[in-house]
Amino acid sequence: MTTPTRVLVLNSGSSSVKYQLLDMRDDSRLAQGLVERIGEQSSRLVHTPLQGGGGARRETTVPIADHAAALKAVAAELAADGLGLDSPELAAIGHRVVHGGLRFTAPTVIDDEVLAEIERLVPVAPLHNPANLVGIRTAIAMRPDLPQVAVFDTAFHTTMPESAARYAIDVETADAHRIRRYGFHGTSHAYVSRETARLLGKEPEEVNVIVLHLGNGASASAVRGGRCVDTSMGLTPLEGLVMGTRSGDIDPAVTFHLKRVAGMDEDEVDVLLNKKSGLVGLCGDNDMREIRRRIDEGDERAALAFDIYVHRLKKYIGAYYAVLGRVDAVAFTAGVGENAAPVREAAIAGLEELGLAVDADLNSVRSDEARVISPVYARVAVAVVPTDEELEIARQSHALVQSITGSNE
Ligand SMILES: Nc1ncnc2c1ncn2[C@@H]1O[C@H](COP(=O)(O)OP(=O)(O)O)[C@@H](O)[C@H]1O
Ligand SMILES: CC(=O)OP(=O)(O)O
Ligand SMILES: [Mg+2]
Repeated sequence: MTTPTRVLVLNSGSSSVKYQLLDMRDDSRLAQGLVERIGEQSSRLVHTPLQGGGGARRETTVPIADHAAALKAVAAELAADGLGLDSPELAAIGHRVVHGGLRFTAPTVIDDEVLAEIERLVPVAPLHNPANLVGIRTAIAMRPDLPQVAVFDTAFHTTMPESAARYAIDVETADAHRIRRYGFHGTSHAYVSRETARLLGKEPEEVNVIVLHLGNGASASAVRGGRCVDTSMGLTPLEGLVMGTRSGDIDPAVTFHLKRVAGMDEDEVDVLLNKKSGLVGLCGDNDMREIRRRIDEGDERAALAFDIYVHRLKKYIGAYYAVLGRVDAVAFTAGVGENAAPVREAAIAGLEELGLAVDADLNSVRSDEARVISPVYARVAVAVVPTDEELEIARQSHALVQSITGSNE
């Protein structure tokens, strides 16, 4: 019997599931897709078959009630291409899990005990871990015989020194409740920092990189010689940069004020800061494309939201420059980082004294390839480096399964 070489990757977000099926012999993609707006009347499933030159992209808009239903719809799409979950060629299913706490520092084969620990961490990743768990449980029900691997967003950040990971609060209280900075998007920060080194023709150990992962959730990290030394998200994915719907950094006393003076309860404050803040709270839109369109039409609220977003980003670039001491590259990634040239331009503007600059022509190029956008004279490279969390999850899941089965293929 031939050794199975395929890995299905599931990235279950709060209201979406992204998936990819890969063949690990050459990292090629056989299919990929996305289910959006889960729980709404008009959920959308986009499925793209990619094997043998690829087929036409299929798009369906139907109500999909929850993540379990989403996964069943994904399985049906894959089966229609002869790539169903019953395939003997599947070696593993890899799952993105956002919070791994202190315990999970590496990819892990999921069993009941691992599931229980991911469940225990729900209060510190309320938007993410519940969706991850449904994805895992549904996949186990479909293929109980397959290794199901969890790849944690927090894992890459476990190298942070205590000086960066600890909050300056009472140590006993912090330790009793495991309150510390964990950081997220680690799979992306790991992948992008390595790809940035490659773009510069260097080994990861040789370079210091500031990675700016700007998606709906957004985070920055300082990576020294391939190891994370600081990152902007904390106990939960709420700290740090201004995001699509999350506030990022805020004086914690704002929460006392909201309760004592504005009369909100705990859950209302949680919803305000996680879902009604960030860009959406500032101007009503969380999509950077829409915000740019409004700015072009002279909308002042959209312009202010953009300025607040960029101001925070610039502060983190400066902070991580200081943390690293020497910086070889600043890498922009994820939906906003890869696509929004005005964000890149504004975030780097005025930092010439730090050796940072953006070339307007290079910055305006649209491409799926990693590329340098700084002028040749600049001391520090500024780059756009597309992330690929799914490929990284597939590689890590496959490597773990191989190490367990002792297979060499
Ligand atoms: N062409 C574009 N121009 C500007 N912003 C874009 C563009 N495409 C996507 N985005 C931004 O990227 C965001 C989604 O990023 P993504 O990394 O896919 O997020 P997530 O993985 O958190 O869902 C959108 O909300 C939007 O703000
Ligand atoms: C951790 C996190 O914020 O993830 P996402 O960007 O997918 O919401
Ligand atoms: Mg993302």
